[in-house]
Amino acid sequence: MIPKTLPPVIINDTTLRDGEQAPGVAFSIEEKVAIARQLDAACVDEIEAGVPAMGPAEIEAIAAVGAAVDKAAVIAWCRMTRADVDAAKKTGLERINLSVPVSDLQIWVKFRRSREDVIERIRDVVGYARDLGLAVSVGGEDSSRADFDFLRQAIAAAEAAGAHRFRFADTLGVLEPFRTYELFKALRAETSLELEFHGHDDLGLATANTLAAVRGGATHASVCVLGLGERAGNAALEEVVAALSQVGGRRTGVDLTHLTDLAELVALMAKRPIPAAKSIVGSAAFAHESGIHVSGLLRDPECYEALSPALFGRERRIVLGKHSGKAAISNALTLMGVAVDERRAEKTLTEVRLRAELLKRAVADSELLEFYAATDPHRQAETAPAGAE
Ligand SMILES: CC(=O)SCCNC(=O)CCNC(=O)[C@H](O)C(C)(C)COP(=O)(O)OP(=O)(O)OC[C@H]1O[C@@H](n2cnc3c(N)ncnc32)[C@H](O)[C@@H]1OP(=O)(O)O
Ligand SMILES: O=C(O)CCC(=O)C(=O)O
Repeated sequence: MIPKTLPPVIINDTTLRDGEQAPGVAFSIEEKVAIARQLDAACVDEIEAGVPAMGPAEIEAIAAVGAAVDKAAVIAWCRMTRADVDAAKKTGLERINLSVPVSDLQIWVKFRRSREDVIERIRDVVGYARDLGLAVSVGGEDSSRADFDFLRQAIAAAEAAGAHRFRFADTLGVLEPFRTYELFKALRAETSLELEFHGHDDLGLATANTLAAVRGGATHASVCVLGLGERAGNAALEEVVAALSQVGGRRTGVDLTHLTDLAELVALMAKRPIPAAKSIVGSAAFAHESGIHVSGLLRDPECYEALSPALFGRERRIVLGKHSGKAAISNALTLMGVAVDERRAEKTLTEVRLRAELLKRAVADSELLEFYAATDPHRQAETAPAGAE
């Protein structure tokens, strides 16, 4: 049971910004709008739609996203510069994320400046955007490699300048969940700002880190459909919202039954096919082949199914292959209206296994029927060569 006292975690989807930064991925305006509409239909709370500083075409696309969605808040991503704020203003949106590096390494490499300069930029640019009537979240790029005391100062400066949120970015995916939890516990004690976690998946820990950040006090989670994004990508929307509600003890507003359609749309438009085993949305995520599993499942689905496919608008599939057992064969035949003879089913199983191994794929129902028919003693007698017993 999820405690009613805890507020839902707000989901900020950045498929259209960080997701599109994935190498080789580029969405047209129409594609951005189509993805945004599906995110909105899935009740995702916030959509980070793009980077206005990229120029007029991107500004037009962000504005089109803003006009296309009904419920979600649409946000433009900016660097911490007045010029980027001016570009964002042209989108007509009312909300922006102003990003600034906060690790010493990035501050020096990108700006050749000091920490004081970053604080001054935050004061100046956040103040400028607020004066233009924009709601501002401040993104701390490379927060996970920043000096913690400086991070606190940057957050305090953001709050003082009128920001409503600080986004902690694990830009290079170097955190692990225990450290993430500790960091967010400490930050939560420091500030009353909304706290968002943006995690990259370089070590495959982005979803785990997002759950840990929420446990530590993050109010917002930044995610991308299918974990699309720079390099190894970001925390995946479908994983984060499913894990929060199923094992993280927290609600989100996202409708889980929309996740698979959403993933299929983004996969198509990003030209990034969904791996079969991708959690929640992959074609194999609710498919079972092994005989021991299928035999248990057929007695009680809970035996081998902790997540009901129905939660996600999906259906369980039982697949016939090299690891099938008799129960799976009998079940498939029975479902096709065949009165199953046990000895014939056993012979059929041998053929199913051979076919799966030979062709390295699942065996179709039509093939199963053929194999079973071939074990019919009457048919065998008819087809036996003359003189055979
Ligand atoms: C970790 C992240 O995901 S950050 C977001 C990354 N997203 C993108 O880069 C979006 C796509 N980017 C672009 O289209 C281009 O890089 C633009 C339009 C933003 C800028 O293009 P250009 O003017 O040609 O600059 P270029 O890309 O070569 O370099 C980036 C500039 O931004 C500066 N910069 C980088 N981060 C920030 C920041 N947070 N705040 C202010 N300035 C920044 C760099 O120092 C560099 O400035 P310089 O040209 O004065 O040295
Ligand atoms: O500062 C931000 O808004 C986050 C930028 C980003 O995508 C990252 O740091 O990985």
